[in-house]
Amino acid sequence: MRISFLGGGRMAEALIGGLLARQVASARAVQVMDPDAVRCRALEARFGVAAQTVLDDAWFETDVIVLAVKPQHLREAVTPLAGRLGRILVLSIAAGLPLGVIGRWLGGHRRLVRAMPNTPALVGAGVTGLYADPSVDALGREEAERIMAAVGEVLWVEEEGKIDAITALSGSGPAYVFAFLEALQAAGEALGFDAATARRLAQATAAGAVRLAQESEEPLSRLRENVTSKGGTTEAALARLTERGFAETVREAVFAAHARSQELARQLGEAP
Ligand SMILES: NC(=O)C1=CN([C@@H]2O[C@H](COP(=O)(O)OP(=O)(O)OC[C@H]3O[C@@H](n4cnc5c(N)ncnc54)[C@H](OP(=O)(O)O)[C@@H]3O)[C@@H](O)[C@H]2O)C=CC1
Ligand SMILES: O=C(O)[C@@H]1CCC=N1
Repeated sequence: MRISFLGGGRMAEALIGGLLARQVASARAVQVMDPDAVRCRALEARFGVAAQTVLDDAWFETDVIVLAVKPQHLREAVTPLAGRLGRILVLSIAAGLPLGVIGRWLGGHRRLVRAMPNTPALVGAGVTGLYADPSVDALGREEAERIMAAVGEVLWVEEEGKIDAITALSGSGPAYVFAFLEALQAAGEALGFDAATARRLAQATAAGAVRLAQESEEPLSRLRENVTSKGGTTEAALARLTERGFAETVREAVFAAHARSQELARQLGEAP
């Protein structure tokens, strides 16, 4: 599969790394366009792919174009693509931008898939939600899935609005987990550990708890109860979290991300 990336930032780098490691594409079959020449040289040196600061005809000799620029830059970035796409599959990872809007910017192109990955893709442990325009055929869906599966799990949804929900849950989700880990580390430091030890304890705890949850068929509530001895330490901690509205705060945070994803296109002056 030949794959061209529009934008060579963090997510493009994660995807290229996964595609090459899993041999979904060879370095010769991957091209990047990014206006930053330093970035281009860095991608060439790291992966052996071709990276350039301009769009030339060779860049369009591809099966898939991945849109990997910030939503705020996407319109300007994709306008030069309009009318040059033919049967190319366009895979957008931009947050909050519906396919209807991107298709309009691309001059009515319909061979479009929207994906929402997350940064654990950098270590091959991402999870990506995918939605295809109904006109995309099985081959197009398979190409999109092979690209995203190179950096982790994939989940198809049949309703585009669900991509905003995935953005709020797993797209932004790593930041919630890091915020929790930061807080746990800070608490560890307040209890007298140095930063490195507190971080190590916090991370090992999170990694172990997630692995236990993945390998268990018990509901999460049961796993929590298994830690919580009656009259013990965990009960004291959880009582404080409940008193401070932990679950409600997480829910409100996820809903705020969801609302933001839904309003991004409107803010750019685009109705879905
Ligand atoms: N970060 C995350 O956790 C996630 C991000 N996403 C989505 O992925 C997309 C990329 O995000 P991320 O990789 O984090 O962003 P980055 O800013 O790291 O990468 C975007 C790259 O695109 C370049 N760029 C800007 N304008 C153009 C243009 N006209 N043509 C080509 N390239 C251009 C930027 O250059 P310069 O820096 O010089 O502007 C930059 O190198 C976003 O749409 C985001 O919503 C999706 C899921 C998770
Ligand atoms: O914060 C953002 O808008 C992007 C999308 C999901 C994660 N980062």
